[in-house]
Amino acid sequence: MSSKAAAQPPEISRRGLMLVLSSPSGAGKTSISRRLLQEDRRLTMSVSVTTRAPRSGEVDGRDYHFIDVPRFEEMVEDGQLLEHARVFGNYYGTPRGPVEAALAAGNDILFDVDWQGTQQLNEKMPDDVVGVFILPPSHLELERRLRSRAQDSEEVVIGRMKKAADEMSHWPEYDYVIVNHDLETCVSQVTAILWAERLKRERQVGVGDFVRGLIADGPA
Ligand SMILES: Nc1ncnc2c1ncn2[C@@H]1O[C@H](COP(=O)(O)OP(=O)(O)OP(=O)(O)O)[C@@H](O)[C@H]1O
Ligand SMILES: Nc1nc2c(ncn2[C@@H]2O[C@H](COP(=O)(O)O)[C@@H](O)[C@H]2O)c(=O)[nH]1
Repeated sequence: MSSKAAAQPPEISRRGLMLVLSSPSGAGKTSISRRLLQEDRRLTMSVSVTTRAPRSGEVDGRDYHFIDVPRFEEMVEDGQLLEHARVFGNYYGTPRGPVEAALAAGNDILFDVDWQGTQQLNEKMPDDVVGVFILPPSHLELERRLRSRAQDSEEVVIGRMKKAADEMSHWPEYDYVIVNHDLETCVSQVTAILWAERLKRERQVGVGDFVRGLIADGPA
């Protein structure tokens, strides 16, 4: 065997996980998600449907599937959404098909959903969900970030700030809590969580076979 082949890590089959990020609006979920997706090829984003209008620069199918209310209601009726909620006056939901396909393929999926969505995902797939709650460093900084994004009207920013306390009151429902003070640090911390959760014994469904092989290969 060449030394290159010997250096390959063993493939141990694994069940995918659902990494769920929630926070008050503007604390940094989208920024963190983009970085995680750039750095980790086994992570895919769950692209939600929403009835909200696209922000400038948002791309249909990448950031969201932008749909109208009748289509949203049809998807709910048909059971096409794994979870759904009304947030800031608009409807949002997670399409079921891509999530089930990714999990079956042993891939991990990243979700940017509010506390209502997290509760529903936890009820349906409690063993697969890893919940991470992102807090802003301060109320003032949250407001500064919402404004500096410069993509929402003053009315929308005020509405989102009013709901921040309500969203933050759900932090005890999550497995991990991180303060997004510095984006780099925060991305490293979420990455550490992702790896620790991937390596959990119960998710490494192929580890039994791997160990049996190791034992069989050893001296009698
Ligand atoms: N650690 C950070 N330091 C400074 N600015 C940050 C940090 N993290 C994110 N931001 C900025 O804050 C703004 C809001 O971030 P982002 O859009 O990622 O928040 P969000 O939680 O996804 O919001 P929403 O729930 O409304 O979608 C953006 O302009 C982003 O660049
Ligand atoms: N329950 C769900 N919440 C979702 C989903 N997609 C996004 N969201 C949450 O909505 C707010 C606002 O998002 P924005 O893009 O309009 O700023 C934010 O808290 C998201 O986490 C979803 O599919 N289900």
